[in-house]
Amino acid sequence: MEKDAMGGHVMLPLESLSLDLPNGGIVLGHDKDVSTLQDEISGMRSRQGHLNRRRREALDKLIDLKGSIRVFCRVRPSISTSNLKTKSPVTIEQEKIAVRAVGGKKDFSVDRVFDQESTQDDVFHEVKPILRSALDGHNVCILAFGQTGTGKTYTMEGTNDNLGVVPRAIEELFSHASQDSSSTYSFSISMLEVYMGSLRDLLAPKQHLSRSTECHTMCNLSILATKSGAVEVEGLTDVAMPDIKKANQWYCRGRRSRSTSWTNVNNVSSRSHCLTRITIRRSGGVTEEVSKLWLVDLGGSERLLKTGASGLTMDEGKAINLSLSALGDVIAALRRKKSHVPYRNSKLTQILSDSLGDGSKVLMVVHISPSKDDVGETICSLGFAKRARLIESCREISEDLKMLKHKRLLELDKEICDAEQELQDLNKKIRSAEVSLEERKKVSPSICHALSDEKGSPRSTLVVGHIDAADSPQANEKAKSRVSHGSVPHFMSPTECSRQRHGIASHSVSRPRLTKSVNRYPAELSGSQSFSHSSCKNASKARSAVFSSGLSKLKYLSVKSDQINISSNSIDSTAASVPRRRESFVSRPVQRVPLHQHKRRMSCLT
Ligand SMILES: Nc1ncnc2c1ncn2[C@@H]1O[C@H](COP(=O)(O)OP(=O)(O)OP(=O)(O)O)[C@@H](O)[C@H]1O
Repeated sequence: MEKDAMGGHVMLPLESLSLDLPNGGIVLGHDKDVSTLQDEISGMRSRQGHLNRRRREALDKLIDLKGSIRVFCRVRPSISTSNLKTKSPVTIEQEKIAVRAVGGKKDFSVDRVFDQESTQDDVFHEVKPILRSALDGHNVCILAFGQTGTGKTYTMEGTNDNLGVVPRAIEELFSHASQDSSSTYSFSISMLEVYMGSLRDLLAPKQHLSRSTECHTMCNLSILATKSGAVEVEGLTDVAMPDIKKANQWYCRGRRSRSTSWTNVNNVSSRSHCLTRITIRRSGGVTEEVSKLWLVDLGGSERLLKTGASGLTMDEGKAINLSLSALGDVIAALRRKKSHVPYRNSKLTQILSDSLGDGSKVLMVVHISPSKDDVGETICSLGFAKRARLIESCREISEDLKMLKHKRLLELDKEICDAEQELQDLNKKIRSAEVSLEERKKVSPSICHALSDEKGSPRSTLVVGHIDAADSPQANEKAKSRVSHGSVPHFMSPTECSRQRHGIASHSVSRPRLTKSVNRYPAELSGSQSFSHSSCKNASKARSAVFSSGLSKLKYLSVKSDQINISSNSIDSTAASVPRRRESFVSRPVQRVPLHQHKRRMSCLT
């Protein structure tokens, strides 16, 4: 290697030029000129598209074969020390759960059982494939269902040491987006609470929550549906998640807003359903797909006779049970492929209606307690699960068919793994080739020309400005841009664990959850409104497109400065000009409660 007088350029004999790129893959050889590299990249891109299609088709088949509505059951570990001595009435065999009760043993089947020793990792491992479906453009709904205190919030939110499904899902989305060089993804988040039939925006800017008239509005958001079936909650805050850090900040903020409410209402349980919606926008070339990932922590409730609930507590219990019952009806109708699905019977099912039906993937995790004292509620919860998978459990398939199905599932699984492995390798090669190409383009054409004997003849020397591929601004830019973007139904009652918590809570002077809520809007969480609409190109994406246009009405916040700034000025005019045909659901909420009243009543209880 020698230095010449040409602006400090490094002269390299081309034969010896071989870059050991950190990503492996393409080696910059003397025979690879710009056009060769471009051809190679375009060849690899078309192979990438082919593999992506193959992987998506295999995943769709796999999920269809497993069932687009899947029901898992998770058994919470025994918490009470006295219970450790008594034998649990719940026994588990593979996909079956047996519960010993007074009337005899009852058996239930689910798609997968997580026993008391199961970890958050085990649960997330089973959730992962369905997230891939969301990234592929399907609407996905993951629901945590069960009796109060059985671990719904633990599964969905988790703890700092044991993250739950939602934070892991966020991480997975970003991780996938950074690896997939064939598409560009952008994510946004909304969080809302369904309380007594009213909707509450958990990410609404602070100033909105402090004024009673605004509060009233934020608690009575309307649900809009288009003729094509897309559903939107009008006025619901939708915040851009530019990176994983901001995503987690917004998610934590939503959680804190929720905790405050339900902690004030009741120290023991969440008295509402908490819905987190992640909107995924995926663009590859000229098309854009929009899909929704709903992560729902359903409310648990008490049984009146067991808890002596009255007044507001009883109303809340009724509201939760009624909406859970409506959800059960919807899932059962979908399982039976009925022509009429009763979405309109509750706000919860209205909101989720475009993510529970055709083309969507649903995963319900039913939570149960291992305690003997909760056996009645355990049977109720498993009865709900059974109803959800009614068709499957009624139609027992033969052993031969089971084996065939298992074999096919393994084949599809392998097909997906192979395609993913090849895609990963290909992504690395494409990145390396792109870096090489940029390096080539930087080389001054005149010097190159001077070094060439004549056009087309092999060159013996190449002038390279710098050869550190990892430092290439283009490479960095590319890497950055990849992630740019009557009576209470005896449904459930508190578990022994929650009753213990109640005992502790009622004797406790301090209220840690309430304290947590003070200053719950950190200054760095802020944004200005922005939204751009890209029309979808074909009929199969029409639903996504309508949903996308519906979003233009939303307060779509992006995190940019230290101020939350909402204005309607930046709403894309293209989106505004898209004709929107909407119809409002006419079903009545179980009971409408203005937020100011809701809050006052909550504070009365403190
Ligand atoms: N699998 C588990 N492993 C360890 N601890 C768990 C598990 N499941 C639940 N717990 C613990 O049990 C307690 C109750 O769980 P959690 O609050 O998640 O119940 P829940 O069903 O969400 O209740 P609610 O309906 O009142 O919201 C918590 O202290 C939680 O940490």
